[in-house]
Amino acid sequence: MIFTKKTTSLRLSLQKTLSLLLGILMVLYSPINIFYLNTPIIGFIEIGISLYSFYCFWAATSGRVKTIQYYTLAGLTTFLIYFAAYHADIRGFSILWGLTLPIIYYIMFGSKQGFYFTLLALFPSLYVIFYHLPSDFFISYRAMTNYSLAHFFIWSLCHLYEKQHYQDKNQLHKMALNDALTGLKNRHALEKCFDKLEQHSAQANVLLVDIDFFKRVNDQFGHGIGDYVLVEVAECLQNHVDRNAVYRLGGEEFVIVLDKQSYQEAQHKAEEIRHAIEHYIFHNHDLRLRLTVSIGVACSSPGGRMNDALRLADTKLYQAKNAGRNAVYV
Ligand SMILES: Nc1nc2c(ncn2[C@@H]2O[C@H](COP(=O)(O)OP(=O)(O)OP(=O)(O)O)[C@@H](O)[C@H]2O)c(=O)[nH]1
Repeated sequence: MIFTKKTTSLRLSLQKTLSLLLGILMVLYSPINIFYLNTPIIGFIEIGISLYSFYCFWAATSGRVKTIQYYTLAGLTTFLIYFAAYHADIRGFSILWGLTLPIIYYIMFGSKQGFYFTLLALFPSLYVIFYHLPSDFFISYRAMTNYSLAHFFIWSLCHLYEKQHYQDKNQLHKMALNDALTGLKNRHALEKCFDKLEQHSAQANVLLVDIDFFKRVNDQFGHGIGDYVLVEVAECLQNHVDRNAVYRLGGEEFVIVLDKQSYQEAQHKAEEIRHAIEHYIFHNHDLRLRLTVSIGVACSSPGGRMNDALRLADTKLYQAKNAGRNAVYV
């Protein structure tokens, strides 16, 4: 039986957490601006943005968030930072909040858009520092240099982290969907394939291929030879059908999903594979080995569940095994 588990990606959970953090931060800041610093406009903008942040958080929690909402939130936050840097008392040096923007952009949008947004965000900061800082307090070119360097430093860290995360994610994705021994796609990949077929209400034939008496191979010749046989069988299956149609379900069981062939063609394919393996000589050093496979074939009903077809193929395979093996049952 195959179960499908839905997982939340790291990006989604970071976006959600960031929305919550922004909301809390703005809620904390707004009374300070309204009552203490006497900058009510900034305080009210913060209240507005905090409400919007909490709304994004709620939408993300209930799975209804849209990307446009994160663009809006990042845009509003950027606006607030520069608005405050320009209008609030410069001695508070709120422009420093500009340094958080690369992190916000990278978390929200990933490395590509994060890169461009971060590049753009540097210019308003430098503008504020250059035109707005009193020259008797600050050496503007040094303030700008320091700010730029800090901005680039944070930018580089975000970029490196994001790139590394992207590579790790791809690697993990590959590992999660492939069988390490044979290189075939695995059970998780099969689940995805089934999901896709069901989404398109497509019909498909399922061939469940099982090596006969495989345990004896392991027992007589060792697991190394057993592994070698599995790799050879996988290769053999891939030579007879589209390479991407073959999956290793586990152990010595393989699944072939044929969605373009008719049921009759799938039966012929199964017979062709059974025949090919029966006559294949597994050749390893001095060892010459011949094996057979049993195959159960089933077709999904229109709009039906692929797991039902797999279960039916399993029943047919069981019948083929009971009937003496080296057989195709449909
Ligand atoms: N070498 C190797 N053996 C494995 C692997 N995965 C499962 N096996 C072995 O595959 C064997 C499967 O044995 P059984 O389920 O009894 O099936 P069988 O001997 O093929 O018998 P029938 O299917 O009834 O013809 C067990 O001995 C497992 O240890 C693997 O990755 N490598």
